[in-house]
Amino acid sequence: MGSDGYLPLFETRRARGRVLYRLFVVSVFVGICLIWIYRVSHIPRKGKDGKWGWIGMLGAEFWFGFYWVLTQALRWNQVYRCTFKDRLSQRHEKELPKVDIFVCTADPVIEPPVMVINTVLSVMAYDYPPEKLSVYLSDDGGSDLTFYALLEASHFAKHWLPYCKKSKVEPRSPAEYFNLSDDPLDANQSKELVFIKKLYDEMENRIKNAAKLARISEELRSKHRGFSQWYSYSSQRNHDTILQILIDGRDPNAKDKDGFVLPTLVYLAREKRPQHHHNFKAGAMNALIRMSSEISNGPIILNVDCDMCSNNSHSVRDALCFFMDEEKGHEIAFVQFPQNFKNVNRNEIYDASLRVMTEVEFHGLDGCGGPSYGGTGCFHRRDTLCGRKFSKEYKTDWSSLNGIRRKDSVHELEKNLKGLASSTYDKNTPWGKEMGLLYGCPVEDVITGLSIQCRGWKSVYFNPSKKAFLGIAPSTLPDALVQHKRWSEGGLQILFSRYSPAWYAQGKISLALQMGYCAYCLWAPNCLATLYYTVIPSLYLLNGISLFPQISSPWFIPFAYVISAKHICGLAEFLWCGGTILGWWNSQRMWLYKRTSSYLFAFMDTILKLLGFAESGFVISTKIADEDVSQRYEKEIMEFGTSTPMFTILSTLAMINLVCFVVVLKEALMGEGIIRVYETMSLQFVLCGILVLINFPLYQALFLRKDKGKLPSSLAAKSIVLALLACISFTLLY
Ligand SMILES: O=c1ccn([C@@H]2O[C@H](COP(=O)(O)OP(=O)(O)O[C@H]3O[C@H](CO)[C@@H](O)[C@H](O)[C@H]3O)[C@@H](O)[C@H]2O)c(=O)[nH]1
Ligand SMILES: [Mn+2]
Repeated sequence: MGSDGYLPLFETRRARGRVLYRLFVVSVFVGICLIWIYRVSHIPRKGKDGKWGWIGMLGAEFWFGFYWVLTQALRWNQVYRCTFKDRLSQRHEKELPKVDIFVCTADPVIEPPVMVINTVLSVMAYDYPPEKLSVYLSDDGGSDLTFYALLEASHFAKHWLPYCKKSKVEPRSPAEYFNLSDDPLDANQSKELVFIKKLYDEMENRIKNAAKLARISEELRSKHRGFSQWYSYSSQRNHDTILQILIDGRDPNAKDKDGFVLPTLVYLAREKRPQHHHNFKAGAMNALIRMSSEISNGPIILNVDCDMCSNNSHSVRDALCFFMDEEKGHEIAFVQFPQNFKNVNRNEIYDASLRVMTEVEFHGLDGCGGPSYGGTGCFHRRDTLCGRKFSKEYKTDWSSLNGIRRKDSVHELEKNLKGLASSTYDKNTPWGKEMGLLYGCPVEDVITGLSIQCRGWKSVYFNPSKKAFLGIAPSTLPDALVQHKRWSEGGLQILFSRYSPAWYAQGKISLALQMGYCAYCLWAPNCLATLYYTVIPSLYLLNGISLFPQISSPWFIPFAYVISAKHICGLAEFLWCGGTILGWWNSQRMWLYKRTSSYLFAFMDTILKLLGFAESGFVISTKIADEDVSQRYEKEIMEFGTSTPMFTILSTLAMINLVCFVVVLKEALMGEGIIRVYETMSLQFVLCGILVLINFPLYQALFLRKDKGKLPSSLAAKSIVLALLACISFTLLY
């Protein structure tokens, strides 16, 4: 209970077992220090004995230790939140604020319109007064197909929303619901279900047919004035602003089939011109912020990606429990829900569920000031998103915030507001610098959240057991690696940006939160130490030079302890988050692949950018897959498919380790070698062996598989040549 017998709208609990965990952390840290001491005090004198290799190991282990310390900030003080929605309705039902929901889409091919409108429908159907909800779809693809789908959705909503209300439907994305619904129903209910499902299927067919034709027929065009706006359209990168208010909340005729009000629904494709930078999702969001401020001006903004449909119709109320709490609500700038996915399979070959991040690390961030903004599933205050600084005096009077009511007709409104989404609007304005989402960073979300926290605000991480949002995770290896390249590149750019968590945030956010952000921003540089550790010890092994203490030496103990403690703890954490043992093993492989490819390219690109040689891009993640690709995904077979520079690196690394392992194993089995290997180089041998083991799917893709997802044989040849070159030249050098 809060002070004065006041019942808070939310509660915060600390995780249990913290003391034990902290003791464990201290013991590992002691082990790490011993490793460092060993390295420094045992540097070989001569180059022939592996002096330079040794110094490199010192560097890599120093980095790993330092990075591990940073990641402890994400675990040191985890907190959990719970909300009291009944208290919210009792006290505030009448003064619930308007909520504006932004959905972003950018490409009708890799983000199919049917998926997009399912997301839109799921958020339109929130359990919330519809006159206070407005849904905005930003279409950076400027696609009349997406517009057509949204138009269909606006009709379907008239049936879907009352049906959701009456039958207490969950989840409220129609596709998901029909997928899951096999509950027995009474005759009346099932009749309604059959009817609504038929409506949905017909709509889906019409949209899919239009997509197949890749154009909207004249007949459809003539049915809505909105299509006329495409006459000036020349390409995705070159068109006027297209703004359509499909459902106008002010219109007394905008009712569903049971006569209830519908939420406002708006389509926006901001103006694009080839000569102006459009700043990707950040630009789209800022156009939406401006546009919505003139249409509904809700004080709370929810942002979701087009694949992230709502899975829980009460999430808006959950979020409001934080903002409207009389005691602590005024400090909170945004409430972030976790990113969960509907398509991850049991053992997650691409580690795409972000399990440890959502179940552990974000709770840790929440314990030291609040999570970062994750780009989707996040509720913001409009004010803070627009740059407001925190002050103790700032209290929101919710009852006065009913938003605006304009008098213009829909036509006038559409015409008058277009300028707000023009391609030059934010030139020489604070937009993208101090206002709205920040520009120039591939992870606009993280840097924007950080800048808000640096202005004195807190944020909240809310991870209810019933998932609030479900999206689509990458389902091929190239997709997963490219996504991680964008993320790690963005992170590193933040480190060097104006808002660097290492410098700028000093004194503005807690030290632990600074460390937490740094752990994320330093994803990319991990590539260096990891590359070193996966290549050099194996090459030295091949040459019979030991880089680790002998098994009989007392210095062996800290190595054995740190390595096993770290991995056992990691495995326990993974299982505790609901993963499987095989899933953990797969996540270790992905850890290796991300670090040696995505992070490496991100690292190089960031350096090039700092030197002014390259520009930021945004590769949109694919949200669909071919039939045979999905089949392999279901069977948990890794999908490679093409030969990219990333795969050249991965294959070469795998081949180097295979060569070293096989040669050493052969030597060991043939002569007395086995004792030598066991005594002096067991750790090195184990390391090389594990690398071979973990690369098993890659060898399969190179040599054994026949399907389309395998690696091309040219790559097999190339990687063998490169690996042999590396091994031979290293041996000759010694
Ligand atoms: O020019 C663009 C590019 C992308 N998007 C949208 O941005 C969202 C995220 O793109 P996606 O390709 O799905 O990237 P993810 O890596 O899955 O997204 C995560 O990471 C991004 C930052 O890298 C954040 O913007 C996202 O919110 C976050 O979910 C999608 O809805 C896109 O339609 C745009 O609106 N305009
Ligand atoms: Mn996505």
